[in-house]
Amino acid sequence: MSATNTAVQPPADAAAPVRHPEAPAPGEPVGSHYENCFGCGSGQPHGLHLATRAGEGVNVTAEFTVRPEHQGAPGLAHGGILATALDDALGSLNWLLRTISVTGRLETDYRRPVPVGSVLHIAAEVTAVAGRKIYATAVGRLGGPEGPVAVRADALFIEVKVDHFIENGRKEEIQAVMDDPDAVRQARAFEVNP
Ligand SMILES: CCCCCCCCCCCCCCCC(=O)SCCNC(=O)CCNC(=O)[C@H](O)C(C)(C)COP(=O)(O)OP(=O)(O)OC[C@H]1O[C@@H](n2cnc3c(N)ncnc32)[C@H](O)[C@@H]1OP(=O)(O)O
Repeated sequence: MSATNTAVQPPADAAAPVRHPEAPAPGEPVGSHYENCFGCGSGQPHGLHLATRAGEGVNVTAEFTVRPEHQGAPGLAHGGILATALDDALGSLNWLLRTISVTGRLETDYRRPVPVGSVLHIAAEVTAVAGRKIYATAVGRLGGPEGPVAVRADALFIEVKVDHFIENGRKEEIQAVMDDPDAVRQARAFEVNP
């Protein structure tokens, strides 16, 4: 990583994000990018099983139900788990931009404890784009989508190619994904972004 500008706030000359014409329609579920993802995959028994839907702009909403396996302090969600929930919702914004990007920086503010059994209502949106850098923000509320803020984050995602995963992931899991031609085709299609 070169360290020229690693801020999570966009520079003044950043562009407004554009919703991709092939993005999921508003209200449509944004499917999991990988069934073994700890954030959104169905294949992780202790995972967060985040249910994410596309918004009308370059934004998503998601719900995360905190279970006993997500505790840090007794009866409360672990802060790293809450950061994971926001990170995963932010990662879903890839489907709105139709870009593949990974988290470079995630700055999280914890405002209220989140009890086990509660539902965290997450809203995430892209705020700006500058070259490969995608600036985004997320907030998690308790009691409903308009409830009090429990946790929020600003993030900088960096656009990557599919090769980022192929070259860096453990061979077993990469091979399993590569054996599914639909998964590879879908991922490669994101590289052709008009
Ligand atoms: C067949 C298989 C299909 C699989 C299809 C799956 C697709 C589905 C993917 C969705 C996934 C989402 C899931 C949830 C979100 C995660 O959890 S993502 C996982 C956590 N994140 C990571 O692992 C990223 C690790 N970091 C890296 O790999 C590298 O540092 C990066 C981010 C790719 C950047 O490296 P690079 O491409 O060499 O870029 P580099 O030239 O160093 O930097 C470019 C610019 O970004 C800035 N920058 C770079 N890194 C950082 C940083 N960490 N902080 C701040 N600024 C940074 C640089 O300063 C530079 O700025 P300028 O000089 O242009 O001003």
